[in-house]
Amino acid sequence: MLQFSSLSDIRQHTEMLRQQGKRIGFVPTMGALHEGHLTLLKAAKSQNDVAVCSVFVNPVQFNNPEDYRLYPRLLEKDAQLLDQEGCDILFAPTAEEMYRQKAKLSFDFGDLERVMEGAHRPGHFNGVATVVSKLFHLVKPHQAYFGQKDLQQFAVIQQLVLDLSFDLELVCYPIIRETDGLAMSSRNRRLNPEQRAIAPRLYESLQFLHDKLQTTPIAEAKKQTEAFLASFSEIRLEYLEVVHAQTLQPLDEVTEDVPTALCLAAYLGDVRLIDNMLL
Ligand SMILES: Nc1ncnc2c1ncn2[C@@H]1O[C@H](COP(=O)(O)OP(=O)(O)OP(=O)(O)O)[C@@H](O)[C@H]1O
Ligand SMILES: CC(C)(CO)[C@@H](O)C(=O)[O-]
Ligand code: BAL
Repeated sequence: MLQFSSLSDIRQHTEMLRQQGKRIGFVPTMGALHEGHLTLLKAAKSQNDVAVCSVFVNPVQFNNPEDYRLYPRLLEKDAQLLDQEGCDILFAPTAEEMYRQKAKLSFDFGDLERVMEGAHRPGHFNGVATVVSKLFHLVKPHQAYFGQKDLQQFAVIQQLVLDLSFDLELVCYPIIRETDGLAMSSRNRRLNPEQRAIAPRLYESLQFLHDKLQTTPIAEAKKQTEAFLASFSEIRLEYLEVVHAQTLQPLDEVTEDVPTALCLAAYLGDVRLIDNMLL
């Protein structure tokens, strides 16, 4: 596996690959890799000539400095895993290298970012759009792979690709879960044993909400699910929403013809986790 940290090196190398007619599959990550990331990598590898993975904990998408400071950083182990999985190129720049020029451009995704993650993490999607745009320019992928776990992020990136005419295909893969249902996430590493034991209740609450919605209006079903979560003192719910799966706007009712997603964010101690379920 080749490893680059300099922007000019990755840019030159992917330029050469393009000239050779190679198809590039790209998986952007923030590292501390798990099976969710590796599933994306396997797909990128099997559907393209060359698989590129980036590992970069992007400072400008963190609204909470402590979350940035404590984000798991395991670059050596990540590189080993990627090599084992047949990744061709790892791009792992430093923050200084990536933001030698402080990014000044700002994005506004309208209603898409005024709900859920956008509403609770001011500046988050601006930071995501900034780094994803830079990465797309540097890596020049034909296909870029993302996870459904960050459902709103995927919608934002779809908008970004449309608005800026990036010539690539976006691919979204389903959520990979631990055997007890907890959505795999790098931040799970920060949970203490008690928090880790309670964490699967988040997915259970989505299943609970899903069941309630079969017979109960949204507001009441949400209330009952919030009460279910409130019975676990370790969990502090930030939001629980029933939304349109593409626009991410809250729905008044669940109907068969409207793609629907159940989304939540919650804290266990100071670790903030998100999860969702498509109906
Ligand atoms: N459990 C999962 N299943 C499928 N894809 C995932 C999963 N977890 C993360 N991804 C995807 O991997 C890509 C990189 O995500 P990222 O590096 O932020 O990992 P993460 O595990 O989501 O970390 P965290 O949520 O703690 O930031 C994103 O497209 C994300 O949606
Ligand atoms: C897309 C991404 C790599 C941008 O930093 C990040 O938001 C993530 O890992 O989902
Ligand atoms: N996986 C989403 C990146 C973030 O939480 O900042």
